[in-house]
Amino acid sequence: MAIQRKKISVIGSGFTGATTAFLIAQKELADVVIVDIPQNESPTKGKALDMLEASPVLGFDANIVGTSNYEDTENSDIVVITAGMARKPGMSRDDLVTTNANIMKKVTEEIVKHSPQCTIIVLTNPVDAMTYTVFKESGFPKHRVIGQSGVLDTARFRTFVAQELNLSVKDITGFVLGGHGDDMVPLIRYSYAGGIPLEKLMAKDRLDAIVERTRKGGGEIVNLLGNGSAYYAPAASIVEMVEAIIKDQRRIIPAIAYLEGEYGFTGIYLGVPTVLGGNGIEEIIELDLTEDEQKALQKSVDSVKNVMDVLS
Ligand SMILES: NC(=O)C1=CN([C@@H]2O[C@H](COP(=O)(O)OP(=O)(O)OC[C@H]3O[C@@H](n4cnc5c(N)ncnc54)[C@H](O)[C@@H]3O)[C@@H](O)[C@H]2O)C=CC1
Ligand SMILES: O=C([O-])CC(=O)C(=O)O
Repeated sequence: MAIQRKKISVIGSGFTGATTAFLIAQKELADVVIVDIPQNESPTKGKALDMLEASPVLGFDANIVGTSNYEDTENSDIVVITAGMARKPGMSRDDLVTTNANIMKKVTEEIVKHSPQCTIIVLTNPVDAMTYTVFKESGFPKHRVIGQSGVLDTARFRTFVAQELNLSVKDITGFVLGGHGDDMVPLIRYSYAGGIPLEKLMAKDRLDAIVERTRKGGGEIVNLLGNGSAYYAPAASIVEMVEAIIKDQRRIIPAIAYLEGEYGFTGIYLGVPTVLGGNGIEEIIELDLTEDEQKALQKSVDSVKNVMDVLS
């Protein structure tokens, strides 16, 4: 009899999709099905087989298949959506909205048909609006449609702080609220090194510079790569969310969640602190914000709404 493991499908076998699939398998979180369009089926199968052939060397047990047939995704526990266009230098994430919204509609229809009980995690940009699109198309309850931005944005912030203070990244915690764009709101007041508020360890101008670099972190990589966007840190970020759900960890993780009054906003998907567990988003944690923080969040919400307006 075949071994019964959890099943995770990753839609899109490009840079982020392939890296995510490999990390999920390496961590033995589940068997993985990677799906791309029929024109890309052969390279998708090739990537999956190549990953599988790494399993004896790295010592992981997980099956990995590549396909363009959604029947292979039947009854997935989690489906990660990475399908769609990535930006190139000179583009903003929002320039991808129309193309990627159409792709979201197509893939969501297939996901719902084949895995009606799954939890969906969206990576595709502009991710706040794409998560909303998937939510609407799927008809799933809000706790089972989640977007990824906060783990990545926080990871960038933590990396830059650790470099600046010459400390381990493990001891740095950060906190980013809002949309995944240049108006995101890194919350210094809730950021620490080994439990010590960062404001006690760093000059304000250095912290401000790190906040600015974090906001533009995606663009920094886009400009360096020249022909696509980040994928190692984005994939690692998705996998942290996947792990929290598949292992029912109830971790506090920043994620893009559907708001119904939290932080004063309704009917919008936005990055907020959440509790991620077996049921997907189990709670949204609301924090008191200062007037300046609330203003910055409002600006970020306005940017997300502008993108959503293109779709309505
Ligand atoms: N939310 C976030 O933090 C991040 C979001 N992203 C976004 O993730 C998306 C993917 O990025 P990459 O993997 O680097 O792009 P990529 O171009 O390497 O891969 C995208 C893949 O999607 C496939 N695809 C297109 N239409 C499809 C469909 N209908 N069904 C299945 N597959 C389809 C393409 O054939 C391609 O293989 C982009 O929109 C990018 O902006 C990337 C990094 C971070
Ligand atoms: O910048 C991009 O286009 C990809 C992305 O969202 C990121 O790396 O934060």
